[in-house]
Amino acid sequence: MNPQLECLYQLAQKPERRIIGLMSGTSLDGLDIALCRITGSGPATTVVVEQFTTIPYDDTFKDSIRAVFAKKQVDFEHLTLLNEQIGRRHGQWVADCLRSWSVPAETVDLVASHGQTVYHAPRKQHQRPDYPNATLQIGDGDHIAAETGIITLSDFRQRHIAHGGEGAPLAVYGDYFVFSQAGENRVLLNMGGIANFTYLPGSLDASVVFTTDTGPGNTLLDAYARQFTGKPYDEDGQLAAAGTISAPLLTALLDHPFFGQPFPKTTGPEVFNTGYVRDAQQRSQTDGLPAEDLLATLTRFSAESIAQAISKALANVPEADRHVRIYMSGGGAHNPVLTQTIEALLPGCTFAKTDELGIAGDAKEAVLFAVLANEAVAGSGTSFGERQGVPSVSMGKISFTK
Ligand SMILES: Nc1ncnc2c1ncn2[C@@H]1O[C@H](COP(=O)(O)OP(=O)(O)OP(=O)(O)O)[C@@H](O)[C@H]1O
Ligand SMILES: CC(=O)N[C@H]1[C@@H]2OC[C@@H](O2)[C@@H](O)[C@@H]1O[C@H](C)C(=O)O
Repeated sequence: MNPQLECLYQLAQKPERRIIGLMSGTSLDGLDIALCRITGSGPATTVVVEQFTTIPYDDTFKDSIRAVFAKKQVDFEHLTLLNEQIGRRHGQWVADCLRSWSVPAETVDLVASHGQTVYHAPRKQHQRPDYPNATLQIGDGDHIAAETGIITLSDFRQRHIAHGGEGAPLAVYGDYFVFSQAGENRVLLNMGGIANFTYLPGSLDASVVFTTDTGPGNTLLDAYARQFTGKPYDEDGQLAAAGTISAPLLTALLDHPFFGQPFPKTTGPEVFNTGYVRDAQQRSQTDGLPAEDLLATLTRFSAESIAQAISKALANVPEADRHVRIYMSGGGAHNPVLTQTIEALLPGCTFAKTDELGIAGDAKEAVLFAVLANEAVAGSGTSFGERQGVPSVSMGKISFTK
């Protein structure tokens, strides 16, 4: 038998595993690395984050990814090279981190790598009847396993699609296993480049658990902050706070079929990008708004689409379960203009950050991929019923170290 199969068999039976989760999201800000100690599996999963860091991407690397990111036409050679380069760099950064944390690679059971999404195309978006839902993440896991000497799971989204999902959001699985709490209805709201949420009933009934993307989180804010100030984002929402919301532009921005589609649904910067904003400006005759007003309007757009999606989703759950506490995470949770607007738009809900639940909001997605890998090797298959968007499958492909 391949000794690495034996190794997987052994680690699947351990009461506790040490797993590194890696996340590089749609914001292209860097690689999140979370070293986790995970006990149990399924609803009995507990996680302790031993170390967390973000390795920022330098401008050259960002531009190199942007050349293929969410673009219909790309240089295919560049895409092919990037698949290997991202895998290798991510692997090297993990190895560097382990050295700086004085954690020997042999003490880590698995790496769980999300990779870099370069294109996301659910059927509702591409509208080509002969093609299924589709998504593409690059940064091959074989390089990570080779660079780190640790068995690596990667490419998590394809099995979700193969079983009828759109390949996202995947956070729902880990959210349910790690953050469910009997007696408290919870919404776990993550605001990265794109925003999404998970509804967790206080009844703990897995067949009621629900997830969807809501639309843009920070992606448009970042694009215009970069254009106007040269900085990567609108720090603490300062530009937005100084501006006035343009009502006609806001109406035009909210006028997209995505917002009327039934749940669950997913999207990405393929739809919500600067071209989308320019088009909305033309339709609403609001070209040439000052930077502050544009940022104020775009921040309100993100907040309003998030709040509307949560309200609509809650309208579908039994009345007794509609009172929720919303736990915010992702970079958008650091933007007070965004968070305060969402709070004002959802007066029936209470609010907190996931940090209150023991996992820092910036680390959450990386941690949740570690939980998915834990489930793939040690889970016994929790059933989420027939609920759309949450197929009852394990996820992740295995890369051996040699
Ligand atoms: N102090 C801050 N003020 C305003 N925005 C901030 C602040 N800190 C972080 N952000 C925002 O958070 C973003 C990074 O968020 P995050 O790392 O959660 O995104 P991501 O994981 O790439 O996205 P996704 O979840 O869509 O894949 C930054 O690009 C920025 O927009
Ligand atoms: C295809 C893809 O990479 N989607 C991301 C993106 O970023 C946020 C949102 O859109 C979410 O659906 C997903 O990531 C998180 C980690 C998820 O799958 O839960």
